[in-house]
Amino acid sequence: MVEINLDHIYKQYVGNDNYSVTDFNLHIKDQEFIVFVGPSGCGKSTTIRMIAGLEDITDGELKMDGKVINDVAPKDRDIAMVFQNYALYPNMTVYDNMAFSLKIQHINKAEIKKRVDNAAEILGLEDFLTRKPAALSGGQRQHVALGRAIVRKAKLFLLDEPLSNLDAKLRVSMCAQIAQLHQRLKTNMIYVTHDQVEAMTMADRIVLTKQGTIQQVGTPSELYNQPVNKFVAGFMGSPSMNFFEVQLHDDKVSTLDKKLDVQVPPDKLAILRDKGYDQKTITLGIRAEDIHTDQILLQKFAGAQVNAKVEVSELLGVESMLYVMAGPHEFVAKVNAQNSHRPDEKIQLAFDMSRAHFFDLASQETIN
Ligand SMILES: Nc1ncnc2c1ncn2[C@@H]1O[C@H](COP(=O)(O)OP(=O)(O)OP(=O)(O)O)[C@@H](O)[C@H]1O
Repeated sequence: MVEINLDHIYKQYVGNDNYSVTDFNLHIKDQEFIVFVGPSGCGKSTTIRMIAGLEDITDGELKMDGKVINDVAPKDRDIAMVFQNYALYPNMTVYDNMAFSLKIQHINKAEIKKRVDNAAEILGLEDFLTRKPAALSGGQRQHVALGRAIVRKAKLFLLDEPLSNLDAKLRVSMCAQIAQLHQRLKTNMIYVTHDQVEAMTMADRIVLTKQGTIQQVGTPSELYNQPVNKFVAGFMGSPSMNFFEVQLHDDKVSTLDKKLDVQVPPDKLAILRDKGYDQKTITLGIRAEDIHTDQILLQKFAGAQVNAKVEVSELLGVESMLYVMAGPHEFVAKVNAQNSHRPDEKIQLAFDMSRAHFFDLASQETIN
């Protein structure tokens, strides 16, 4: 059983006026697959490197099973790390790359062989054990890097953007393999990525960070469906959520030019009024998949219809991505590909306002 606690962790690099990580609090439960995600420079690598012991912690406590490990040397932390650039030893065979850390620990040869063979079997590397890294594909090299972590039987795996050197197709299959590996090994894993799709598909819980500060911690569905603020709403999901500055009046929200003038369902209206937003300007957020062009749905959501002009239509397969303009307001709808539309065509769309999100204009926090 392994539990990891990050309590009020701060990081300030020498010579850097700003904190790279600010008041980072997280309790990682046994066997959890945690994904750190966020834009470049938000402090993901810094945090994972502090957990590995490769960076000092400026303030706060890092605990493993209740014991503070801030000053424990990296080699004594029972943590295995897999890097983006694989960091394999080029002159060693695959077998020796995987065996290296065990040899240093003076583990006996028979045990080393057992562990390396086991890792090779898990990762499908049995036929490559005598090769050097240069004679492997990118995916195979990443498997060796994972194998080195597996043989150590570490309590915690840290994976820092391990797939970013691989092509898109290989990334998808490696994602699935890493998720399976997690099931099989039953260890804690922390996985760093800037790709929200990877985060959504792999994580038990996602930690979304912006400029060194956690924005939200939760399951993929929580971050997608109940974002705490506009940043989380916009970061999770592809394409990004559509946002409009609107005013609340009567039972509607409208843009100033009334190009968008849609009814708000009673439950959401009650919350907005209760919180004092009547006649105030707020941000409306709606995802592309909650905007429709089907006749039946246009009727169903008759109070939330919008007239727009098609700019671009992208066929994705069963769905199309429609980039449209309602006056000066640009937004995107993901619609059934059978409803084909051409550029410059004038169309009607309907917002499913039961799926709409509202954000305070100043704080950008979700109104709920
Ligand atoms: N050695 C360093 N000295 C000073 N500042 C640093 C150092 N390493 C990182 N930083 C700063 O700390 C902040 C967080 O960097 P970090 O590499 O942790 O971000 P990241 O989220 O992992 O980014 P990326 O996705 O681009 O790898 C950045 O502003 C970066 O410039």
